[in-house]
This record gives sequence, structure tokens and C-alpha cells, in this order.
Amino acid sequence: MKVAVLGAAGGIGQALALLLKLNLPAGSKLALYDIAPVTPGVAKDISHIPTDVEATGFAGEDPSPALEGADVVLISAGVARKPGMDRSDLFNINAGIIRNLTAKVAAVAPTACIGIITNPVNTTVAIAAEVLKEAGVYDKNKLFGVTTLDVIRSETFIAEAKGLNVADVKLNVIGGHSGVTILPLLSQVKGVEFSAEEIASLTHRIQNAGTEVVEAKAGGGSATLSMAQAACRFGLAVVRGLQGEQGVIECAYVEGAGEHARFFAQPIELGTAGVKAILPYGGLSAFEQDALTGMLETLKGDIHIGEEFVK
Ligand SMILES: NC(=O)C1=CN([C@@H]2O[C@H](COP(=O)(O)OP(=O)(O)OC[C@H]3O[C@@H](n4cnc5c(N)ncnc54)[C@H](O)[C@@H]3O)[C@@H](O)[C@H]2O)C=CC1
Ligand SMILES: O=C([O-])CC(=O)C(=O)O
Repeated sequence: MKVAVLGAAGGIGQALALLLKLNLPAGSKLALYDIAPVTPGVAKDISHIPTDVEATGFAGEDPSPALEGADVVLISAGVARKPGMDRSDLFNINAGIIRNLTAKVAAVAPTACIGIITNPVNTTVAIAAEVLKEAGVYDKNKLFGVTTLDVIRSETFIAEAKGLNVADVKLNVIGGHSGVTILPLLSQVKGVEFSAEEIASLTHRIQNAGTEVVEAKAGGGSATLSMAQAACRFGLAVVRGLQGEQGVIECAYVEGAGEHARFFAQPIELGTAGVKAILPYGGLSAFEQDALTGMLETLKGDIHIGEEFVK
């Protein structure tokens, strides 16, 4: 397996590179790319860690050498939020970055699975899809918005609030990756009861957890380390699916049947060609049903902006 990280010199990218160097299956290749000149040095640095994963690094204008032969491409290139900004405020800069990088992936690694981390995810995934389509290589089973951070936050916050072992907390987080479009299905957590107040406050905390980090970092960026762990978990799941492991399931923002919106975060099974199956997300409480209905206009609007940008 070859995994490429685009944006690899950034806060997420460096931590993600480290985690992949430590956790990819033996014999894997890890290619790092960023416009920042430090990138070959980041690869050199992690290459001194004794694992059987070969790391190479490339800087400059052209990601092609990193993309050649890649099976999985994880993209965290772009700017991050500062206090007072919404994820949608990142669109002006990040939309063009995702358009250009996805065009390179289409040209050099057209069959790779692509995980988009760069915000606003609700929109950047639609941009990537349209660019791949224009290039004639779009496979909806191979394009993912990475929403795993919403899942790991939910697991952590629920375990903390209820005194549970975090390893026992499992739930789907559906919708998208910003504000009200993030919908953790708390009603599906086994073995616990939540009061109406707990449901409202936990849901609100999960939806605003990115802002919690942005404010705590006080102008120094947004979540990087927890995001790297989330992207590593998701990237490894994609690799395990590609390698033929059965029963690999994660939530991700993908183009499914379009019941709610063209792209929707939901549980998927990963296989040898990317998405093997879109799985049912299970029953919703009345609170969750209302939240789902209430988010759709925002989510569809975010997707529309991405589609229009490429046209
Ligand atoms: N999906 C999610 O759950 C999350 C997404 N994010 C998003 O991830 C993105 C990256 O965040 P950080 O790593 O904290 O930012 P950062 O600023 O630390 O790193 C971004 C990197 O992208 C590089 N870059 C910029 N333009 C590029 C290009 N055209 N090609 C290659 N590299 C390029 C920069 O040189 C920099 O090294 C942001 O858009 C942020 O909002 C952050 C946290 C969670
Ligand atoms: O909040 C941000 O800007 C970064 C992000 O997506 C998150 O932490 O969930």
C-alpha cells in the first residue's frame, strides 16, 4: 500500500505522518507532500523511526512524485480557522487548493481512494467530486470527507459524561462536518440513558467541539493532534478494506443514494474498491429526527456552493 499525505508539513499533516509511520502495515510506503520546503525534512525525520514503512517527502509546486502509485491520498492542505471564523470562512482559500490538488490526483493517481480533511468539508468534497468528474475519473466509492473527528469526540465526551470505558462507546455521527450538520446519534449508545438536558448539551458540545479547540488555541490554529489521530484511524480503515479485511466499518461523508443530500456522513463498510456498502444508520429519536430535518437546507446549500465553484 502507498499512502500520500498532501499538506504534510502542517499541524495535522506532521502528526498524521508520524501516526501513519507507526501504524501502517509493514511494507507500506508513505509519501509526504506540501508546498512548504521543510517537507522532505519531515520525511527524513520520521524515516529514522524503526518501522517497516518507507517515508519520502516532496516540496514545491508539483505533488506528482508523491502521488505516483498511491492507493490512498489524504488531503489536509489549506488554511485553518482562527477565533471568530466559521469553517465556511475558509472557502475562499481552500476551495482553489482542493480543486488544484484533486486535479493532480485525477491525472496521476486516478484510482486512488481520496480522504478530504480540508475545511469546509461539506463543500470541499463536492468540489473534489466535480473536478474528478470533469477529468472522467470520478468513482463515488473512492471519495470520502473525513468526519472521524466527530466520532472520536463523541466517544470521548460520552464516556466522560457517563463514567464509561471509552472503548465501549460506539455510535454513528451522521450528516456533515460543521455546526448543526454534525448529528451524533446518542440514542444508539448502548447501556446508558440520557436526560433531555444531557442530550441537548452533549449534542451542542460535539457540534461545537472544533470551536472549543480554536478558542483554546487562541489564534494558533484548530484541532491538529486529535484530527491526526482521527485521520489515521480512517486512513488505516481504508487500507484494511483495500487489503481485503472484512467488516471494516467507519462513518464518512460520501455520495450515497442521496436520500437526504448528495453527500451525507453515514456508516459505511470499506472494501477492496473503497465503499463496499452504505450501511443503515439505525433508528432516530424524535430529537434526532428533528435535528436531521433541520440540518438539510444548510447541508444542501454547502454542497451546492462546491458544485457551483467548479462550474
Ligand atoms: N475534517 C476535519 O475534521 C478537520 C479539518 N481541519 C482542516 O484541515 C486543514 C489543515 O489544518 P492544519 O493542518 O491545522 O493547518 P496548517 O496551516 O497547520 O497546515 C496546512 C498545510 O497546508 C499546506 N498547504 C497550503 N496550500 C497547499 C497546497 N496547495 N499544496 C500542498 N500543501 C499546501 C501549508 O503549507 C501547511 O503546511 C484546515 O482546512 C482545517 O480547517 C482541521 C481539523 C479537523
Ligand atoms: O473547527 C475547525 O475549524 C477544525 C475542525 O473541523 C474541527 O476541529 O472539527
